[in-house]
Amino acid sequence: MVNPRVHITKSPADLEKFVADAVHNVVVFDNNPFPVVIGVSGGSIVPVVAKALEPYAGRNIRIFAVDERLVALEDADSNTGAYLKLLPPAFKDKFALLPVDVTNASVAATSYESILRSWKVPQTEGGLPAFDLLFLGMGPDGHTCSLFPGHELVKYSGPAWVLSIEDSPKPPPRRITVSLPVLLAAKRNVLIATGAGKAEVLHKIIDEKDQGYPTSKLFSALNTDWVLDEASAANVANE
Ligand SMILES: O=C(O)[C@H](O)[C@@H](O)[C@H](O)[C@H](O)COP(=O)(O)O
Repeated sequence: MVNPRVHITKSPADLEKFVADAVHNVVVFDNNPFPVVIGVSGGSIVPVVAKALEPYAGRNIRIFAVDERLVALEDADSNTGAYLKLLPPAFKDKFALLPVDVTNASVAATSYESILRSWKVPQTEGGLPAFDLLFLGMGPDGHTCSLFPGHELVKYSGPAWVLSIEDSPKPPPRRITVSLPVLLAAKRNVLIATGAGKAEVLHKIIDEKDQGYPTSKLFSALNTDWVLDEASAANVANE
């Protein structure tokens, strides 16, 4: 049986529509008095996610980079900066902005987390934030956010929402990232993995149920949609 959480898009327009619908559904059908809180990752998903967010400048939304590099906002490596370059100026007030002093990763993680807490994001019984929607990417090694295979951060199960990392194998090395339990606590994750470089890892996770990758747990969880393209789905039987 085809897994209903695996979506093999047929074209870039098809993928854009999936992402746009995900944002639309959470923004338009939300009737809470609180802001809709959306988490975003960096990498190749930035343009498609920015395009999906763009129509909602007038809405009560807040956006949090669930994986951020410890660089200034103007730096080409800043994920938040990459989104802001593509979005209208009104979005600057919607993003959590890293503290100006970005030299200490663990201080940055604590103060970035305090921004999310100040938004009064709903929490699970276990005290983790329940993001309305998270957009995640995935590397060919099965990492997501800055949760890399074999790294101790993948095993973290404590109360902190945002963790610091000084030795990311993907440059730049100094970053902050939400924890895996935070990803599992989100109301919905949309994990976008495109391109032939991700075909093998997707086959392992989806078909072989390989538990060895940071993203494997998201496959077993019911809160994640896997959005592929034909190149990344080339080895996926999805049966
Ligand atoms: O800031 C980052 O580096 C990301 O949050 C990271 O987790 C990214 O999403 C994956 O590495 C996939 O990146 P690509 O889509 O560019 O392959």
